[in-house]
Amino acid sequence: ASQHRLWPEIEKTVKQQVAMARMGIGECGSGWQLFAEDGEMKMYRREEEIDGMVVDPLKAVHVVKGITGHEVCHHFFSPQYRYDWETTLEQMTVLETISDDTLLFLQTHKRIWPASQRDVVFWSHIRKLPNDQDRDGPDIWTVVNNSTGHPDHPANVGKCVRIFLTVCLLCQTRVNPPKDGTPLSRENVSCKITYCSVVNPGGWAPASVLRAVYKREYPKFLKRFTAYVTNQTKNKPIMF
Ligand SMILES: O=S(=O)(CCO)c1ccc(-c2ccc(C3CCCC3)c([C@@H]3C[C@@H]3c3ccccn3)c2)cc1
Repeated sequence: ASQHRLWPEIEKTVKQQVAMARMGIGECGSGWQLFAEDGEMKMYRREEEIDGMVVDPLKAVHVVKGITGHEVCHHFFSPQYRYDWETTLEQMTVLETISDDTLLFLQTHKRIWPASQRDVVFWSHIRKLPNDQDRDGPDIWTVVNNSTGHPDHPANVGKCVRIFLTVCLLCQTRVNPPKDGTPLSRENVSCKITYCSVVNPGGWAPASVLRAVYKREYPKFLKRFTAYVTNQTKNKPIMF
């Protein structure tokens, strides 16, 4: 994969996005507002517009018991699960398998009235990172999705408006070993999830409509996705 044309961009974007995801909300600059909270899940957004289009950056933090960072990233990255958890997905195509840890996707998302239908072309890269805080702690896993062009799928040719996005899912596994030396089980693991996303809707859509969509869809997405991973892994050996 290191010789692929996208490799330099992937390296740079992954490093940038991981650094941002690891910063706490306080360090991430001002202007973050908590807009949704549900148990351990907290969702923040910043109100930002580019040429009058809403591109509100989103940062969500969540802690889920019983699953690991590798399991969360594996189910987010792998195409075979996506229709099960991505409710706004209409069509997903793997345009290119760049390597076993890097795929190129074309996705069309369901039309959200009154906005016109959207599509997106993005590369997706999964990576294990050394846990530099705690040397013998479990590794950190991440998936970064970033829009890119594709010669066979130019933007805004068909009925769909092309959106642009950068997404980073960063997962840190926590292990609390059982006192009595019994073997590790799912009660002893949890995962701290940080999900960052910036979605540029491409063409114009009313700010009020987009903000309502984000407010509704993002909490739903993260809750549904993490519940899906919990269900998929509950009777399986732990994947560290
Ligand atoms: O994390 S991913 O890479 C997972 C792979 O699928 C990803 C996340 C979100 C999107 C996305 C694409 C379009 C739209 C809108 C914009 C104008 C009209 C449609 C939305 C709106 C925000 C709502 C939304 C939020 C969260 C989840 C799904 N829907 C989101 C795409 C990919």
